[in-house]
Amino acid sequence: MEDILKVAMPKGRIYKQAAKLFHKAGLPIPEDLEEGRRLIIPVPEAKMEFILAKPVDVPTYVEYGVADIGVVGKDVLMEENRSVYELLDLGIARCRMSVIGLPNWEQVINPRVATKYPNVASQYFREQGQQVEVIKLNGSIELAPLIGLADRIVDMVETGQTLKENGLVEQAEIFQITSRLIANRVSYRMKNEAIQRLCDMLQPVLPTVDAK
Ligand SMILES: Nc1ncnc2c1ncn2[C@@H]1O[C@H](COP(=O)(O)OP(=O)(O)OP(=O)(O)O)[C@@H](O)[C@H]1O
Ligand SMILES: O=P(O)(O)OC[C@H]1O[C@H](OP(=O)(O)OP(=O)(O)O)[C@H](O)[C@@H]1O
Repeated sequence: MEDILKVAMPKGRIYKQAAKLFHKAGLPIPEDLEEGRRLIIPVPEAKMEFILAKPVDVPTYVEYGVADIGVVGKDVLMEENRSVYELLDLGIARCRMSVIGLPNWEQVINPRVATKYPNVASQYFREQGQQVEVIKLNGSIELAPLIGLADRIVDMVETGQTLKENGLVEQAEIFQITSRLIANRVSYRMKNEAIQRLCDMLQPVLPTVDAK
């Protein structure tokens, strides 16, 4: 069991893109989970086991060592601030973290900011020297300024479609997001050869900077 490399893979929108990369690298994991409910996918021929996790939980599994490595968005890494190594920028699931509001937004004292990323938002406004009240939500963040819950939001933007359809505008970009390969600190030493081999297999199939 010890020489099996355990990989935490996010279910949801990253899975397909990450699985495509692993496939291109020669690792035969299912490219699509479709309706399957299986949470552990062994790939004995590659001495690997894929654990399907909720994206936000991936750094937790990796920090605690129940997964040796994992695939996770930079947004989650910044928010969770777990003690893990970041090994590779996989260049997939590209989007950005931004401050968003209504077009006619006016400066108010101590504005309310709704977000799924309270740590990221608090740190950003602290660095800007702006006092804000952060409200944690779990989804449909764009609703908050429309229904008067918050003055602004901190959320991800990819195509800009969600903003457009809800009459919102991007006010500032906080950082660019792509998915990263992360590793448990102990596994990185104990299973270094296997982890290094995986990185070497992935490296040539990563999207080029232009295509990212
Ligand atoms: N619109 C987007 N475009 C590109 N990448 C995105 C987009 N939204 C999210 N991501 C990236 O994909 C990751 C996972 O997103 P996903 O929506 O699958 O997770 P989630 O919202 O945590 O899922 P869940 O529905 O299980 O709560 C995010 O952490 C981010 O890195
Ligand atoms: O710029 P776009 O291409 O429109 O993508 C951005 C949207 O995608 C994400 O939402 P998601 O689909 O994960 O839904 P939720 O967070 O509201 O649950 C993000 O929170 C934005 O709402």
